[in-house]
Amino acid sequence: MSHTIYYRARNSALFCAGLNPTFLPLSPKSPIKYDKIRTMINKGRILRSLAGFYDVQTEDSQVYQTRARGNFRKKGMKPVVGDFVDFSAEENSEGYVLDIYERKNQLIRPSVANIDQAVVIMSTVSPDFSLNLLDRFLVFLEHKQIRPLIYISKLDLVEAGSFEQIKSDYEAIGYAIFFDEAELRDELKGKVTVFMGQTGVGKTTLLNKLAPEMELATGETSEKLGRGRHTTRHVELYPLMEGLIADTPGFSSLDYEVDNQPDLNEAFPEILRISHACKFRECSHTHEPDCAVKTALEAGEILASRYQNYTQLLSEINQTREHYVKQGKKQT
Ligand SMILES: Nc1nc2c(ncn2[C@@H]2O[C@H](COP(=O)(O)OP(=O)(O)OP(=O)(O)O)[C@@H](O)[C@H]2O)c(=O)[nH]1
Ligand SMILES: [Zn+2]
Repeated sequence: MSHTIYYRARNSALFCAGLNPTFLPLSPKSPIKYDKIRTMINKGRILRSLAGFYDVQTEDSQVYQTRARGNFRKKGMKPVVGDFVDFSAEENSEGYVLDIYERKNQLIRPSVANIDQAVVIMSTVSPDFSLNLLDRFLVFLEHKQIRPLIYISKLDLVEAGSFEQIKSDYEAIGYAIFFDEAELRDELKGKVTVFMGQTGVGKTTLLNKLAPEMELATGETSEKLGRGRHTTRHVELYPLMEGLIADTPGFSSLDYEVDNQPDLNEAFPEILRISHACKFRECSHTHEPDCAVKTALEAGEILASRYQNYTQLLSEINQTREHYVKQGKKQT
């Protein structure tokens, strides 16, 4: 590790410790005594994970290559891309991740932590557009406190204007929905964004439009080249529009633990807003009397498809719960 980097690391570490680094000799004219200060603890964010190495970026944009100390594995913890970590920067050697800060949220595929927002890509056709799948993605993200941004791909394959109604319906709920990657690009500023959608919707195509320099192979090109897709098992947060985007699109399927999810109301913003007017505080909006949500549904203030998907998910959650309860009884 070069001295310049070492100095910066030290500087940043002192910032983290709440000390003013200007009080210390940092110019090359007054070198640091390495035997006295051999290891500095630094704070940064993991941008890349590859073959047991983690590239950590500090606040002053320096990138350090680190490894995780063995004790992480013993604790069943593994640093992931997006993690904020304390790490050691040592003279003439790689650093070590020492501690992982509490995660705001985490996704398994791609393995990324502390995500601000996700672009849900839905194609008009091939695969066919599905409001049910869209709502499932939205519920998944709401529960993880990740802001959803909806992007509709393959609009060139349908009649102009076919998706305007869906756009205005979802905007009325409060979701941002995009037909155009230029508009979407503006939303990436200063945020950590992941891309998700079924296989073939055009995730890679969109990523390539947003960041051509990443040169990701789309279905078409990788078939032409005769090699499998996503062969590299690495995840990287890629700087774009003063933000970071995950270069590995994910989520062909949504397998998540419904049982651990909080109230389904929370995942349907328009239902949540109205539910405060229901007679019963615990109203499920299915069979209870004086349900404000059902009244709103009848008045056309809540989309029929949204209500239908809500009740479908609710019964799936209840079935899963019953299943677990029965299993639990059998075991005891
Ligand atoms: N006509 C049209 N085709 C598109 C569009 N976007 C993507 N495609 C095509 O759809 C196919 C799948 O696109 P990809 O970008 O590989 O899709 P993906 O979501 O990354 O797919 P997976 O890697 O399987 O998850 C390719 O043949 C693309 O050329 C679009 O806006 N219009
Ligand atoms: Zn109700």
